[in-house]
Amino acid sequence: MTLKLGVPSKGRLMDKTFEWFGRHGITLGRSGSEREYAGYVQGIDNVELILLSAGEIPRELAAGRIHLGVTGTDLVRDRLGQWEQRVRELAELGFGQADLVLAVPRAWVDVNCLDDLDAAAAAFRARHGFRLRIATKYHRLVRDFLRENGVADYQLVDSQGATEGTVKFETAEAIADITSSGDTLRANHLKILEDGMILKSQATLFKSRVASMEAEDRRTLEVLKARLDLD
Ligand SMILES: Nc1ncnc2c1ncn2[C@@H]1O[C@H](COP(=O)(O)OP(=O)(O)OP(=O)(O)O)[C@@H](O)[C@H]1O
Ligand SMILES: O=P(O)(O)OC[C@H]1O[C@H](OP(=O)(O)OP(=O)(O)O)[C@H](O)[C@@H]1O
Repeated sequence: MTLKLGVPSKGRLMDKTFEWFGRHGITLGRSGSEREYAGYVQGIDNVELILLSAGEIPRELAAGRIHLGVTGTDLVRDRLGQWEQRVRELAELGFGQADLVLAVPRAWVDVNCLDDLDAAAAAFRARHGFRLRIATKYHRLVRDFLRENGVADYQLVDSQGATEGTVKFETAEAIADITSSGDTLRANHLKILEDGMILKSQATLFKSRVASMEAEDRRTLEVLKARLDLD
């Protein structure tokens, strides 16, 4: 048996994850061509690299198909109900930092906080006959956040990318998305609500609580944790 380690298959998260393991003397890499999702591990025995979409890693951990996985805390908390029962955080990796925020058009000068949004949402519904639309791919986190903050008169519309563009294209009035530099929000004439911070996220190494492990896998995990300076 091998210990299966899921890592994002492309982009900044993959590169930085490879670098992070490399700093601990463990070389991860993609084998084959640029487009082939096969990987290799050097510097430790019995660990297998599985290259996956960052968004699918939470589900694979929760299903026990991988033992370990690197992805953003935002994706784990959004994709998995009761995530703490299904995965455990082993280490925050110090990259992939981004904030999940709620933003509205800068032109809405009277809307600066959640209370303002609540009032604007009621007025919007009265005027247009349908609920104010918030575009996001983070359905669970946004719903929970708005419920906890007493905002009810809205509807979520699904947006799997280019979410900030939905306001200009008039498929939503507000958005909830990840921001890092703030450039994309600014370029799309959006502002973050003063109390609109939903979650601070970063890349994290997770362990599945449900994946089955034989004695040899447990030994491999202990070796790996020692190499990574984890307790
Ligand atoms: N601008 C950013 N800066 C830093 N981290 C970011 C940024 N945008 C997204 N992230 C983080 O990167 C991780 C992956 O996000 P992304 O949206 O690229 O994943 P994905 O949609 O699953 O990718 P894929 O296209 O492979 O399915 C998330 O945890 C997210 O918080
Ligand atoms: O605050 P910034 O530094 O501008 O970064 C924020 C942008 O980065 C991410 O998009 P990504 O590039 O992953 O593309 P996506 O829109 O397809 O998700 C995120 O969804 C924002 O759109």
